[in-house]
Amino acid sequence: MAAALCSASPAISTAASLGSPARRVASLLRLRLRAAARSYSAAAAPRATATAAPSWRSRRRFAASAASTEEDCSGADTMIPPDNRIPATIITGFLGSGKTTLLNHILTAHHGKRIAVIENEFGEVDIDGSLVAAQTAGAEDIMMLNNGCLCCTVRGDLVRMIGELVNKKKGKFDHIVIETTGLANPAPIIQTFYAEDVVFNDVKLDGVVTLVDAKHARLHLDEEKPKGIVNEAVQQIAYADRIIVNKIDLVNEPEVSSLVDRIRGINRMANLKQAEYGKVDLDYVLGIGGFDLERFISVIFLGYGFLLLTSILHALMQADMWLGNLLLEHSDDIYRMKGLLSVSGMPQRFVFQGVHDIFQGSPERMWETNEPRINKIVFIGRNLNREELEKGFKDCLLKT
Ligand SMILES: Nc1nc2c(ncn2[C@@H]2O[C@H](COP(=O)(O)OP(=O)(O)OP(=O)(O)O)[C@@H](O)[C@H]2O)c(=O)[nH]1
Repeated sequence: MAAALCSASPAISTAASLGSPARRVASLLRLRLRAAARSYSAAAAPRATATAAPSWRSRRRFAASAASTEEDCSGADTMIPPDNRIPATIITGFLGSGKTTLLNHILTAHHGKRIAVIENEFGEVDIDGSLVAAQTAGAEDIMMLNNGCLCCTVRGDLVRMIGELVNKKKGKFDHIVIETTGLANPAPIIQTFYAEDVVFNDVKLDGVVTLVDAKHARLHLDEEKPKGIVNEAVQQIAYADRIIVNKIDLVNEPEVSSLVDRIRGINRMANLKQAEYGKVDLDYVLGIGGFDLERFISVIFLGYGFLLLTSILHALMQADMWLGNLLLEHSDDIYRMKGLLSVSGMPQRFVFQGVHDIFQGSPERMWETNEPRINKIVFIGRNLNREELEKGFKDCLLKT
C-alpha cells in the first residue's frame, strides 16, 4: 500500500502546481483513498467548466486536496482501519411495488438489529410513516422526508437527518433503512452517501434494494418519457444491488420469467429473488456489503459495458486520469460503476464504485498469496462504448 499511496502524491503536487484554477474546479468528482490515519480527496472539473477549458482538461483531470509526504509512504502504519461506519440500506421501487411491506417485514423480523428508518413520502401526508409506525415496535426511530422526491432540496434534508441521527443517537441503532418514494430516481440519494462528508464519515451505503411489482412493472418500464426525462422504473432497477420481484402471487410463471429477462437486460449484476409480500431472508437485504464483486465474474452485458482483465494496473495515477476523463465525458450515461483493481505496489485490493459523477474508492483487504490478481470493472448505463472502455482501461495496465 505504501507504494500506492506514494503514487497519489504526484497527482497532488501536479494539482497544486496548477494553482487556484485547478483547485476551483474541485467539486464534482470525489475520490477517497481511505488509508491509515489519512484520506485523500480528489475532484474533477464540473462538466461545463471542463468543456470550456480543454487545455486544462488535457493536462489534468483530478485536483487532490489532501497533503501527502514521503513519510506517509514509509509504511509505518499501513493497516487499513476497520470500517465502523453505520450501514444504510436504500429500499426503492415503483409506486405500490411493496416497499413498505418489505420494510415492515424487516422491522418485525428477529435479527437483533436496531434500525433507524427514514421515510420519503411524496406529498403532505406521511401515509407510509403511519403504516410503518402502526405496525412495528422494531424501529428505533422513524423520520419523515415530506417534501417530495429525493433530489435537490430533500437531499439537504436527508443529510441533516442522518447528521442528527448520528449526533444524537449514535450507539442506539445499528442500521439505517431509507424508503424512497416510488416516484424517485434513486441516484441523488445514493450520491448523498459519497458526496456529503457529514454522511460519508459516519455512514456507509450497504446496498440498494429494488422492489419490482411482478404484475405492473412492465407498464412502467415501457412508459415513454418526454426527451430528457428519466424513466424512474428503469433507473430504480439499474441502481439495484438486490432486486425483489414481488407480488408473484398475482401473475403466472411465464409472466415472471419474461419480466426477469427484461430486468436482466437493464441490470445483470444485481442478485434477484422472487417473493410474495416482500418475504425474503433478511441477510438478502441487510448486510449486503456493497463491494460484492465476486459475483460479476461471468457477466457479459449486451449494450452495457463490462470488463474483466487479468493484469496489473500502473500505480493508480493513470487510472485516476482515465476514470476522471471518463466521468467528465460520460457521467450522465454511467448510472453505476463498480470495480476491483490490482494496482502495482499495492498489497491490497483496491475497490471503488461510482454513481454518475460521484466516485469513491479505497484499499480493501489484502490479496491472498495464491489469489489471481485480476481487475474487474462493471459499468451500468446507456450508450456505453465497450471498445472505448476496454482500450482506455488497457492503456492503464503495466506493459510486461
Ligand atoms: N397480492 C400481493 N399484494 C402485495 C404484495 N406485497 C405487497 N402487497 C400489497 O400491495 C399494496 C402496496 O404495498 P406497499 O408495501 O404499500 O407498496 P409501496 O411500494 O410501499 O407503495 P408506495 O408507498 O405507494 O410506493 C399493499 O396493499 C400491500 O399489502 C404481494 O406480494 N402480493
